[in-house]
Amino acid sequence: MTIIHLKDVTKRYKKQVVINEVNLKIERPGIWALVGPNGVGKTTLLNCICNIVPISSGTITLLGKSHRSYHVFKQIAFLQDNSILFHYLTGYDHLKYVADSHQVPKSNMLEVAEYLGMSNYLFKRVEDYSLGMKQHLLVALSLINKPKLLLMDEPLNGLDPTSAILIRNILLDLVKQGTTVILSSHNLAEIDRVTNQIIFLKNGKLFEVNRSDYLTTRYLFKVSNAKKAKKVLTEARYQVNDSAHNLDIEISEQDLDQCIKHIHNSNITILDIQKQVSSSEALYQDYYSEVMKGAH
Ligand SMILES: Nc1ncnc2c1ncn2[C@@H]1O[C@H](COP(=O)(O)OP(=O)(O)OP(=O)(O)O)[C@@H](O)[C@H]1O
Repeated sequence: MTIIHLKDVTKRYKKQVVINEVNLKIERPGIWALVGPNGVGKTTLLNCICNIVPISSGTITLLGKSHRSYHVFKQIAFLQDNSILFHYLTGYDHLKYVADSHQVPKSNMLEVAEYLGMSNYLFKRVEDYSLGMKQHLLVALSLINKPKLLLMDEPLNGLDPTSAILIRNILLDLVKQGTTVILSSHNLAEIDRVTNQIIFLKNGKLFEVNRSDYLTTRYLFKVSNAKKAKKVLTEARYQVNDSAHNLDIEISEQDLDQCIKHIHNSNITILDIQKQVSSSEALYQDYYSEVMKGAH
């Protein structure tokens, strides 16, 4: 079953076209990162998918049904920003409300809160929460109904490194259980840790990119004699750049062992090896730099 199907979806605010006749089909569980500069329309797109704001034209199907259907509401969750929280209510009040609306037992709801480390402040009012505590509550709310499709708008906002790792592990576990996650984030390093599947939003259009198609692995070797090592490796048909004691070699992981043997056999000492993988930050620069404008 198609998990998400956007067909010719357009969203206009008065004359401003934010989403322009986009198409997207996601057919297998996984994590997709929605990426783009401030104001490009990420929140708008997520709001449209969840039918929080009406689309201007096109159709959206989630889990085989219209995104307006009640059945869909039961199977998806949307982590929005913390302005949706009620300051005068406690975390518990929020969780109970969502658990009741999904007919989820209280014990499951408390389990989620405990897993997210919320036990100490569950009964405090949200007005006394820090940014990170609010974020934990939003994550807990989005997990209560064990969604098949989870949309998250900036889930890492305000989280300390330990919490970010916790959320990362939760996301990876969810995908193993068959959930599909679409998350918007500006944290490209964190995105690289959870997925290779990126959707860039630019000028109202979506560009799906699988980072693995662009992965180049390079190894930076520090050696006792870079000139000699370069000669040996070039003769063995490796692509090598050298500078002082360093060699910059573009090779796959499988070739690494062979490459090291070549260097050793020439009586050259390897002092250090660093792996460098191309990041989504590099792809981001390609998509949004003025130089590349119109190239995609
Ligand atoms: N309710 C609204 N009415 C009119 N214009 C809006 C409304 N909501 C968003 N916009 C406009 O739509 C555009 C996209 O905004 P949106 O919040 O979706 O961007 P974003 O990519 O999520 O940005 P950010 O990364 O800063 O959160 C902006 O130009 C914004 O001003």
